[in-house]
Amino acid sequence: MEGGAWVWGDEVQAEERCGAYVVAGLILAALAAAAGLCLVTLVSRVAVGVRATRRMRRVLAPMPGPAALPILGNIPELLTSQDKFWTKITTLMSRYAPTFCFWLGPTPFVVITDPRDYEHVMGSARFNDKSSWYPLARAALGTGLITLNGEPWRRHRKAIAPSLHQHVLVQNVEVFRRKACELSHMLSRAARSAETVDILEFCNLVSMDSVCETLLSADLSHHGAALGRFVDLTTDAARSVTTRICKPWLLWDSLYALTRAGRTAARTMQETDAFIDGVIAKRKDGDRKDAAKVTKRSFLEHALASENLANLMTAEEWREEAKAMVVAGQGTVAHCLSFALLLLAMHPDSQDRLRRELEDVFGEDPDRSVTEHELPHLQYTERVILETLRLFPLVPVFGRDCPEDVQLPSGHAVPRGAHLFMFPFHTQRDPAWFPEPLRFDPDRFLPERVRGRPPLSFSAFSAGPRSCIGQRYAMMYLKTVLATVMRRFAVHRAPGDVRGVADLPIEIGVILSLDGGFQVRVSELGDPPSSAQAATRHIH
Ligand code: HEM
Repeated sequence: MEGGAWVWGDEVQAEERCGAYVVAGLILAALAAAAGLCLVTLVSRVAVGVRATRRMRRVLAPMPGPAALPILGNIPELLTSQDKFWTKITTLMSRYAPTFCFWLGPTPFVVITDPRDYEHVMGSARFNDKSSWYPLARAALGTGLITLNGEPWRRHRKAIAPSLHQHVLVQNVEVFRRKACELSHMLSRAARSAETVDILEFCNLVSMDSVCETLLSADLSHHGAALGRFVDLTTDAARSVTTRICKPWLLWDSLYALTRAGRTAARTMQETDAFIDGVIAKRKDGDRKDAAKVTKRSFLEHALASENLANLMTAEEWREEAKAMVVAGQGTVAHCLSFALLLLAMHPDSQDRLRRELEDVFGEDPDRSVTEHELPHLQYTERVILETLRLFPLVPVFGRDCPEDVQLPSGHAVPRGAHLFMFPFHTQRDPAWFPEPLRFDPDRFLPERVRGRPPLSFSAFSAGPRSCIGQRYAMMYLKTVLATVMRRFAVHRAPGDVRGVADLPIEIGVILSLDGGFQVRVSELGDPPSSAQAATRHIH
């Protein structure tokens, strides 16, 4: 019995061992098969990638551009610090424009500057998808219209566009006028102190206040610290985008998240979300004190009031869009206003002419309120804004994916898979379309002179299906604010500042800005100018 039990036990053990071997063998075989499959997939992917890259190289061979290394492309020569980034771009432009190509690893970037090529690309729904580099900008702009593609973009644009129609927007003019009066208070203090001020700081606060009220129905005019913090957050987020472009290894999300910059960016994002949530909640809770002052329906209220529009997006999507709209709207109008005031300070003749137009339209009373009825008559004011955006297009470059092989009107072939980058900053300073391009001359936008140029020689708001959805909003805001403040104040260069347009040191983040800020002096009209202000009048 014992011997039999032993034999039986032995057999069982042997069988178990055998079973374990079979299972282990099967697992090993499965692992080997999986590894083999991965290898085959990897090899075939690499092969497809290599074939595609070879093909793109063949098609792009005739195009000018810096010589690219086999695997890295032009990465080594493009590596630079953040403060030299713009110089690097302009050096490339001056060497290779109008059309050229550079390579980041196996990916070609084709830079175009010919307005006829712009029409071909921006005018066509086939090129609707933003370059796959745009998600980088999500750190600054959230997941909104600017960075979305495909079906979500179409659905969001359909939901949002009606709330930015002219008949809705005119309700904002009264808000813009009130905010312009707040800017006047700030300018009045600056005039009394006779100090040089960075006008962007004022414009940032007032524009943030304006967009929060008109887009979200939140009156934050008495919450200066919160407004200031939000401006700082959006500025930091925008900076983080260029940091990553200048250090390409940080483009890898998981690696970036581990760095101090990545952790700061994540905290910034959380704080921005909390700010927007707070603003929306404040409105929902019906904060009586603030709500009482809000007489018109905001963009968000207008959209959510219509069931058809509201249902096009989820609550989360509306929140993201609200954030993206506030960020896109605030930074752009604040910078445009600051550039315009600086350029007017540098060009006293244009400033006088603008003021004469304001007197013609509003009469001599500097306190007469701006309403939507005067805005269409502010033609010179409008030309000043457009000429400001010609010299300083706030989005100096924008990109699209190239979904198919294309022959551009300028004669260049671009293969499927390339990234197409348009560069209005260059086009809008091209003497072919704008003789003496660095001269500030608002009359370039007189209708008869516009007719003589290709339509997209000016494209500061982009064009076609993906053009700026906030263009009308921006123009109304800028005209209302300029018409309010320029009837009471004059702006002057900082003492000793003799820089021309070409000398202004550009700083590039998500939008174009100036290194060192927008330094001007302000005086109240009717006050005798200080000696420094009188001196600046004679520079030109
Ligand atoms: C002077 C002021 C402004 C300028 C120069 C400007 C310029 C632009 C440009 C060039 C684009 C296209 C960007 C690209 O293709 O990558 C754009 C898109 C956009 N802008 Fe503006 N913008 C201004 C003001 C505003 C305002 C006030 C708002 C919101 C109220 C706004 C919201 C948007 C949105 C949501 C998009 C994305 C549209 C889409 O892709 O469907 N912008 N803007």
